[in-house]
Amino acid sequence: MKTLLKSFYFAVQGIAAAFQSERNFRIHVTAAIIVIAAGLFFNISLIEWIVILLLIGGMLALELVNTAIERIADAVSKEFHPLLKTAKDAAAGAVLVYAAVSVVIGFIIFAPKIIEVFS
Ligand SMILES: Nc1ncnc2c1ncn2[C@@H]1O[C@H](COP(=O)(O)OP(=O)(O)OP(=O)(O)O)[C@@H](O)[C@H]1O
Repeated sequence: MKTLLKSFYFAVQGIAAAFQSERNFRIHVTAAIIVIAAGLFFNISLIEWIVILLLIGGMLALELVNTAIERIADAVSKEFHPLLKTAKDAAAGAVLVYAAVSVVIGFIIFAPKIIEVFS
């Protein structure tokens, strides 16, 4: 039980450290808060909430993994290495793919509701 609590504590420490050091992580948290506020404002359906929460959780989790890969790469070497470049670029690419898909899905969910409000 003590080990489980410790693991949880270290995981929370990891999230807090990423929040403090990673500008992109803070941007994603801010975007998540805005999307949740929009969801409440437009009274989105249960299935839409599930999709939105999966996207938000996935995005934040992926950003944390990206941070982990960046830190490991920096620990391996600060010198230029083509494999470190590939690793960092691939991790950044994963975040970009997920962010782009999230924006498209967000548009599909919210665009009709925004149009309805302004028409
Ligand atoms: N040691 C290295 N060897 C080769 N290329 C590197 C190395 N470190 C960084 N790069 C290249 O520079 C890019 C930016 O690296 P950096 O570590 O600044 O990541 P970042 O995404 O800007 O990090 P952060 O989100 O913390 O600002 C990487 O995507 C990679 O292409």
